[in-house]
Amino acid sequence: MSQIEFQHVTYQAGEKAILRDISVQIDAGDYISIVGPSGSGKSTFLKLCCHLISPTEGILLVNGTNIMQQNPIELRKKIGYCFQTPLLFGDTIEENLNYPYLIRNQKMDSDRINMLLSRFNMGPDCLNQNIKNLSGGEKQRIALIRILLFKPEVLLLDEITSALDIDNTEIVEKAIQILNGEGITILWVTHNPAQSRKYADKLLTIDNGQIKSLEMLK
Ligand SMILES: Nc1ncnc2c1ncn2[C@@H]1O[C@H](COP(=O)(O)OP(=O)(O)OP(=O)(O)O)[C@@H](O)[C@H]1O
Repeated sequence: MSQIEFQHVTYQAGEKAILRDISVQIDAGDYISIVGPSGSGKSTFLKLCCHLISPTEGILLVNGTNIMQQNPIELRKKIGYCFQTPLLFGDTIEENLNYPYLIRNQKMDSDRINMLLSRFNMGPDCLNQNIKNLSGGEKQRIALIRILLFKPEVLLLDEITSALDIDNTEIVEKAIQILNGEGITILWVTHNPAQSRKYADKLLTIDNGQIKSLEMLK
């Protein structure tokens, strides 16, 4: 059974079909780069995967069950979505990293937080830092760590390094590779051709609302 399966999915906004007749299977542990021209439908594809939007036609299965029959909150615990612009709130890093525990009525797991901070090249002493003083790269890393605290099965990444410098980009790329090695499925939309082939095992090209190709890279 595939982890995510599109069966003839179309997504229509008003009169416009943004994705048309998409059929593709994504297996657990896949690392897929998603590329294609601007406006071709890549972000829409990711939004469908975590049910931020619903298919207009066709069927979308996650772990064998139609997403329309799944609780969206439970689905989003399994499928994390990281945007190009990191969404942080409150004042400190700690507030942001405590939030996933707070909403689950759980005590903050400092060991897991420190492990992830170190994996993303940040020290445990950063927790009291005000988010206003963070660089774009640091903000993006904290947003990713927040998604990863309760290990998702799938990570959807939407151009997450396009505003980052080379050093930050490498830190993020290496951390994502380790997470994939631990079994997390990665779907990464990128405009960077070198990045799209660096670690991924498949390259999905979307063009004008349709899948143009699915290339095996390894
Ligand atoms: N809710 C909506 N209503 C109308 N048009 C939409 C809606 N969502 C997306 N679109 C349009 O659908 C097309 C595909 O959008 P999408 O964001 O998926 O493209 P993309 O490939 O991710 O683009 P980019 O690489 O520029 O981020 C665009 O033309 C966009 O303007």
